[in-house]
Amino acid sequence: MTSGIDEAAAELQGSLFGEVSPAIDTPGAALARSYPVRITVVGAGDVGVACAYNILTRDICSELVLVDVLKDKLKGQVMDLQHGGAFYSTRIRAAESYEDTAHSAVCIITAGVRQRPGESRLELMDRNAALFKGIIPPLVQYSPNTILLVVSNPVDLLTHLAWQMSGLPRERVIGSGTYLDSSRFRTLLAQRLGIDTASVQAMVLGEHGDSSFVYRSGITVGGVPLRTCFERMTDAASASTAFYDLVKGVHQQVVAAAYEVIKLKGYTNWAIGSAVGSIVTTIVHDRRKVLPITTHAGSLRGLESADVFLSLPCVLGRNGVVEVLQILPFMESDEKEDLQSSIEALQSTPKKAS
Ligand SMILES: NC(=O)C1=CN([C@@H]2O[C@H](COP(=O)(O)OP(=O)(O)OC[C@H]3O[C@@H](n4cnc5c(N)ncnc54)[C@H](O)[C@@H]3O)[C@@H](O)[C@H]2O)C=CC1
Ligand SMILES: CC(=O)C(=O)O
Repeated sequence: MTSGIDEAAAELQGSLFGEVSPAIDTPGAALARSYPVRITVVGAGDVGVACAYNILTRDICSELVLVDVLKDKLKGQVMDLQHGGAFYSTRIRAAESYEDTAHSAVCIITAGVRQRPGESRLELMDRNAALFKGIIPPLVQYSPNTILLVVSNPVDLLTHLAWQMSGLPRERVIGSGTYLDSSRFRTLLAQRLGIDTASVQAMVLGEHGDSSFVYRSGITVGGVPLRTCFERMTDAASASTAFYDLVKGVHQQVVAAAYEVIKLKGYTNWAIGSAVGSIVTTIVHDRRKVLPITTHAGSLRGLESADVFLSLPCVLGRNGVVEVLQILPFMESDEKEDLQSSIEALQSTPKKAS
């Protein structure tokens, strides 16, 4: 009886995640774990401090190091965070040089320019790619076993660039990707249904940007597939239209969300800070949660030759991306077309640092 269950679980694991490889662990990664957990945030602007603050409140590391080229601003941000020392146990430091970031378990990159009202994320590429040349090599020099978590925009293209510059294995270079968009989608749908966001499961995938798309087949409300729900309510043709209209309408709000907030307050920071806190906790605690984050598309069976980074459902743990959920066989043909459009949007933007 038990072996039947074991066999079924093993078969399912193989089907969902491909050939299950043992967790990749190098002697260097094991050594890094013998140090107290240090996390580095590069860029102490609005996004950097929102990430730092969220991490502090989670009590997941012994030391948080902030890096910025503007020394007075860095000092001010660090002092302000330190003054809350009675309320968290993490030591907070301003780095004087990259040497101070050595042996970081995770390095989060939030440095760079942000969108002006109406500007797209992809338009930031040249300016932020140039900055990465001075950030990625020294970070990896002092933390050769780190996980690089890119947040600066355009996050998918910059994650690709960070991977190329770092020389790290691809499972150790990730981006926050559409984890934020997925939270926005779940929140907006839950609001419409008058229920708690935790009861809505859904993933936005692809580019963190205008070509993102919803994995429609995977939306569930309280465990009930949303599409099936519509099918039970009415005839097949009306159900399909109503389902698409609802998902499309909410997704349009998601795509517009950052533009709207930037128009209102100049930047977005609190929601991405929460997403980054959740990603870092998943890594540090080796939680192996399935999260929609930026990874190399080549990990997906059927997309092996696609040299592009974009958001896919990843199993995330202490060594980075442990597996990618093999989602293609579960996608409808229009969802596969959406994925292809997102790949093309990213591939048509030059990604080399100037
Ligand atoms: N992936 C996502 O979901 C999101 C990404 N972002 C992106 O995050 C980035 C940062 O946004 P904000 O914090 O609002 O901007 P900000 O202007 O408040 O902060 C950027 C910081 O980076 C610093 N910096 C610039 N060059 C640096 C270098 N070479 N080394 C170290 N620090 C450096 C600046 O001095 C500044 O303090 C932008 O690219 C923005 O588009 C913002 C929100 C969400
Ligand atoms: C700015 C940005 O990427 C966001 O808030 O989604």
